[in-house]
Amino acid sequence: MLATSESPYLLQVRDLSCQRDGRQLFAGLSFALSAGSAVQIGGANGAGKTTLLRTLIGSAGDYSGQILWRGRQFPASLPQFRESLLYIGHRAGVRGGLTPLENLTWYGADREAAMQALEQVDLFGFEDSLCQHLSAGQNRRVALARLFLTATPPLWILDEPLAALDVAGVAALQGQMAVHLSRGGAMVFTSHQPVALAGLQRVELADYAVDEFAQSAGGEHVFG
Ligand SMILES: Nc1ncnc2c1ncn2[C@@H]1O[C@H](COP(=O)(O)OP(=O)(O)OP(=O)(O)O)[C@@H](O)[C@H]1O
Repeated sequence: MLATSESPYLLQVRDLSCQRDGRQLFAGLSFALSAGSAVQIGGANGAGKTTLLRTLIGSAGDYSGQILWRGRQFPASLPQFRESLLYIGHRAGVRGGLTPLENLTWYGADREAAMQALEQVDLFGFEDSLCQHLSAGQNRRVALARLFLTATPPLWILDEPLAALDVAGVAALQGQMAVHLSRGGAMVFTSHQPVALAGLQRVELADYAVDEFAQSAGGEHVFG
């Protein structure tokens, strides 16, 4: 069981509003993640999906509302939260001057586990090529190979993990997401495409969009 006895939830978001450069992106967002569950964040380009994920990992501070890890509010719980987090951002976070194998071992994987993970993402034979000589989709696979290592942290936060993957890559990743949830893991991810996973909640940021006209009019609902 991953959650503490104090809280049935790993991650809770309560009445969250996020701003960027003084502009409110969304407001009133709430959801809760227990062990074995996932949230898919949807929304148009620029709606604030990446900003939301960066807020959840404690890298963007311009928000109001509450974020709780195992029942304890940020920022007090951030150190424990980060120990439990695997975050893969929009940019792959792959070092081009290293090989896929070196990238994975840099994250602490041993050689055998790294080779197995690279095989899972269909990069067998490319393990010793420099990542700067691989395609965008192959680099995405190098980043995602971390999800196929034997032991991963309980919370995955993934920004557009399915982007740039081909059909087989999407199927393999969805399979691994299901394995993670079945092991009691939890996950927040963004995606523009439908994902079939048991226990998946969907959050559409358009449902929490802020009326910009009302904002510029000082927050009043002028049309009543
Ligand atoms: N580098 C930046 N500097 C300043 N403002 C930014 C920057 N990147 C994004 N923004 C602002 O923040 C808003 C939210 O951007 P964010 O990247 O969170 O959206 P998104 O929903 O993830 O978009 P996409 O689907 O295009 O990746 C944008 O509408 C933009 O106004």
